[in-house]
Amino acid sequence: MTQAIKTYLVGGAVRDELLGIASQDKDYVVVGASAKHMLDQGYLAVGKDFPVFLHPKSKHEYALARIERKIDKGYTGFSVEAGAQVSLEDDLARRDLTINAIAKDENGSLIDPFNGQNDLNNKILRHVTDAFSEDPVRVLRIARFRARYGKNWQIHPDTHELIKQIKAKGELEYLVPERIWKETEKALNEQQAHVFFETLEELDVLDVLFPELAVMRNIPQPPEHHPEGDVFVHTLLVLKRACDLGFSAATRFAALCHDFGKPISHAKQGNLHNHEEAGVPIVEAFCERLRIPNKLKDLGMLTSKNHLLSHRIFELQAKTLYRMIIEDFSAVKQPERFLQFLQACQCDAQGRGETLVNRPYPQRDFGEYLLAELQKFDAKSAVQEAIEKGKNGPLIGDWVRQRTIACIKVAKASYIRPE
Ligand SMILES: Nc1ccn([C@@H]2O[C@H](COP(=O)(O)OP(=O)(O)OP(=O)(O)O)[C@@H](O)[C@H]2O)c(=O)n1
Repeated sequence: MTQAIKTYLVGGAVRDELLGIASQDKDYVVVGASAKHMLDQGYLAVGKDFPVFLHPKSKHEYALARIERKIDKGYTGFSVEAGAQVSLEDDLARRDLTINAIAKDENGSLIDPFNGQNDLNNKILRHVTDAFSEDPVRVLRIARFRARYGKNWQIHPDTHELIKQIKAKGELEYLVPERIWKETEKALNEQQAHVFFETLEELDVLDVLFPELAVMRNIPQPPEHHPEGDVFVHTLLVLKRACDLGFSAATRFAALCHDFGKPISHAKQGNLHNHEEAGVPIVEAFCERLRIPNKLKDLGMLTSKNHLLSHRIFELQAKTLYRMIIEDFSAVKQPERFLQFLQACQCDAQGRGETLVNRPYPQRDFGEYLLAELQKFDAKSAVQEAIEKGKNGPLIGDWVRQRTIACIKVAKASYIRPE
């Protein structure tokens, strides 16, 4: 059946408009048109797997209405049918959630065959049809939408059931690392990033997607330091604190991985001693598995290794401070990373339940002060001095190191701790 060519705004833009939220992306679906028609109109073809075009001026995305059928496992196992015969309803039916399957025509009328507006009003995340299962990344999208909109959004029981089946069929294992990370990165930028992981836990998929977090469940911690409960509860409170304080996604990431070593230390020794060191290779393997950028990997590993040192920063000797701030963090060259670490450590101290959430963390101020003093330290003059004293080779480096440690000593002695 041929249909008149019509264009509709769809997906996130319609959803966000109904929620009264500004949305950057505008996605359109075109029915009744062929790819040739789009090209003749001057649109630029961009879709590799799907017939998607860019508007020549606005650069918004225009996709031909399409039906997708799963023919094999994994992301590429699709057959796509697109073209003039595919209806708007067909296209909306293959989308993930009812709230994302509302279209708006050129006159502003809404086309909502799956009652997405009802679900929006009632804060329900519900799959549109069983086609939901065809793209398991949608499980992560659900968790991400909850991290954005809030935990008071409910996942419909039928959708929960469908996700159980997706897991049972092993489909989650076919998710490519890049797609898991892309959703996770977006989630870390949401207002309540911790809700992303809480939701995955509620959906019972954390063990497949984030085993490093799933194993934290029921790992006990000394109640005098951790009244909040097990390592999992603590980790998500730390992440929550980072969100509540408006810290960046990088700091949130550091908060997320700071205690990755606790489960393994507990399994090996029955206590959590040295979990900081034990966590380093686990954070590394986690980042490599999900192809997480090196910048975050390094921050995560350094945070795992050093977070207890930050808590004890006032007791540390200048030598140890040197090792942490200069050798480990290269903080003079990369100050941002050290500052993110200090923020994550503050969240670690405060992410321990209601009673401790507002306790002061003067360690962060002190760490920032030390960094500022080290930034004033003139390393070039120290090198010059070493040369004048007739030192050469590694002895020059030793001299500069000693001078830097001396600078830390002076900074320590002159620091006045705010009341
Ligand atoms: N795995 C996916 C990804 C996207 N979509 C559909 O494509 C639309 C646009 O996708 P995208 O721009 O990735 O997400 P948004 O829903 O716009 O969400 P966000 O605000 O996070 O960009 C979605 O609304 C949804 O209808 C889908 O069904 N399944």
